Amino acid sequence: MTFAELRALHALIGTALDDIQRTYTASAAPHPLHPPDADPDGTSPPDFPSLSAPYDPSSPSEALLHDPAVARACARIVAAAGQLTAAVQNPFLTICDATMTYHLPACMRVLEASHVVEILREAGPDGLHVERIAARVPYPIDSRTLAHVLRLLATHHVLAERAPDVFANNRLSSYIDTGKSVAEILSNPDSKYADTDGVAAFVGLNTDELFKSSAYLADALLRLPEDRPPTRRPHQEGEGEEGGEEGEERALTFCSRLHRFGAAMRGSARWEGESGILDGFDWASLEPGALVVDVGGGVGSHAMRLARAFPALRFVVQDRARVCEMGREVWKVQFPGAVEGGRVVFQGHDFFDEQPRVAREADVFLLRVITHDWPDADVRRILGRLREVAKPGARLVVGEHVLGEACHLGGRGADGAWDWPLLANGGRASACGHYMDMTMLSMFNAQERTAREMRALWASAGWCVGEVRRAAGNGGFGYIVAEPAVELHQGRL
Ligand SMILES: C[S@@+](CC[C@H](N)C(=O)[O-])C[C@H]1O[C@@H](n2cnc3c(N)ncnc32)[C@H](O)[C@@H]1O
Repeated sequence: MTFAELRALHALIGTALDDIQRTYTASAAPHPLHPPDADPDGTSPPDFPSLSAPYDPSSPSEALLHDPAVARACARIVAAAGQLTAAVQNPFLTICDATMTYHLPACMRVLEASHVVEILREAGPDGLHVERIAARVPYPIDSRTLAHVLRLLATHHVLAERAPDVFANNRLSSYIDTGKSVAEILSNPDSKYADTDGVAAFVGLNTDELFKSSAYLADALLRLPEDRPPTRRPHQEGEGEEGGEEGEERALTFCSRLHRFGAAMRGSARWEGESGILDGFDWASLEPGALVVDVGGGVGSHAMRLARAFPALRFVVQDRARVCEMGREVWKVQFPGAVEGGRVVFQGHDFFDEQPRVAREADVFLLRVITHDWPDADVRRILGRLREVAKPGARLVVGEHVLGEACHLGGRGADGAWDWPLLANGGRASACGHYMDMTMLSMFNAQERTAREMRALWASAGWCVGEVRRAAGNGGFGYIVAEPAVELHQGRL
C-alpha cells in the first residue's frame, strides 16, 4: 500500500469524524422557536459515547448514533481503521491474530456465563478486584486465571482494567448486561435471559453451540492428513502381513509434527522484529570464549543466529535427545563445522533434572519460549535447577511475551506503558501475547506472564530480575534478564 493510500485512509477517518461531530453539534443548535436563554441547558452538544463508562441507551449521545449520517461515518471509520491496521501491522502479528482470535469468544463465554457483567454492575464504577469477582462467580475459578481472561477482554476494549487486577464494566461489557441482580440470576439461572433484550443470550448462544460448530466446520472443510486413512506402502520382502506400516505411519506423523514444530519455532522469531535475539541481551559484553547454555534450545535456530553474530561465543544446546539429534543434522547443513569442531554441543538433558557439570561454566542461561509452557511450580523447578549451578556473574536471559496490564500504573509512559489515550498495554497491538496466554492455559495449564508475575516467580527460584528488554515495534515479546539473587544481595551488603 502506498503512502498516498495510507494517507487517504487516515484522511477518511478525519472527515468521517468531522461528519459525526457536525451532527452532534447541530443537535444542540438553538431552535428558532426556542432561543438559548429560554433553554440554557439545551445548547451544549452531547459528546460521543464514552467507551470507559457503562452503556446508557437513554443518553442523547447513544441516540445520535442512529442518525443515518453518523451511522455511515462510523462504518467508514471502522472500515478505514481495519484496512489501515492490516496495512501497517507486522504481517506475522496479523497472521497470529487471525489464527488465535478463537480465544476471544472463549473469554466472552467466561464473561457471560459467569455473570461477571452483573457482578461488576453491582460493584459500581470503581470496579472490583479479581479475587472478589472470583468469589462471587458461581463456579470454582482460579482468580489469577480469571484475571488473565478479563485482561484479554480489556485488551480488546470489552471491560476496563482500572488498576492491576481491578476490573469494571465499560460501554461494551455493559452492553450484554441482563439488568438483573446476581441474586436473581443465581436463584433461577434458567431464566437469566427471560424478559431481557436478548444480547446476553446471543453471546451465550454464539460462544456455546456455534463456537463448537465452527470447529466442526473447519474439520469438515479440511480433512487434515492425520485424519486420512494411512497410505499403505507396497509390501516388502521379508515383512510379516502386519508389516508394522501403521506404526511407521504414526512415527512419520510424529516426525513430521516434530519438524513442523521446529520450523514453527523458527517462524516465531518474527515476534521479535529483524534483530530478534541479538537485541535481547548485551551479548557483546561477554568475554571471548564465554559459554551460552540454551536450555530447551530446540534445534538451535536462535543459538545459530547468535553464533553467526558473535564468533567468539560457545554454546551448549540442551533439549530432549530426539530433538538434539535433529539439531545436529540441521547444523551439519546450515553451519558446517560448528558442532564437529566442538564450538556448539547438543546435549540431551531434561531441564527438570540436576544440570550437568558443564552448566557450572555458563555465563548465560538462555531460555526462549520455555517458561510459558509450564505452570509456576514447574518454572520454579526449572529456574531453580539453573540457580543451583549458576556461577557468580552468570545471567539468566528469558525470551517470552511480557504481558502488560490494560491500566496505567502511576505515571503515563512508565514501565513500557503506551501513551494515553491508548491502553497501557497497547490494546489490540498486543493481542498476540494475550492469545498465546490462553493457548498456554488451555494446552498446558500454563500461561504468559506480566512483568510483575515474572519478577515474583523468578525471585522464588533465586533469580533477581533486572532489565526487561522489549523487542521494538512488536506485540509484546521481550527478554527478561536476571542475576542470581544471593549474589546481588551480597553485593549490596
Ligand atoms: C517452545 S520450544 C522452544 C525452542 C527454542 N528455545 C526456540 O525458541 O526456538 C520448547 C522446547 O523445549 C523442549 N523441551 C520440552 N520439555 C523439555 C524437557 N523436560 N527438557 C528439555 N527440553 C524440553 C522441547 O523439545 C522444545 O524444543
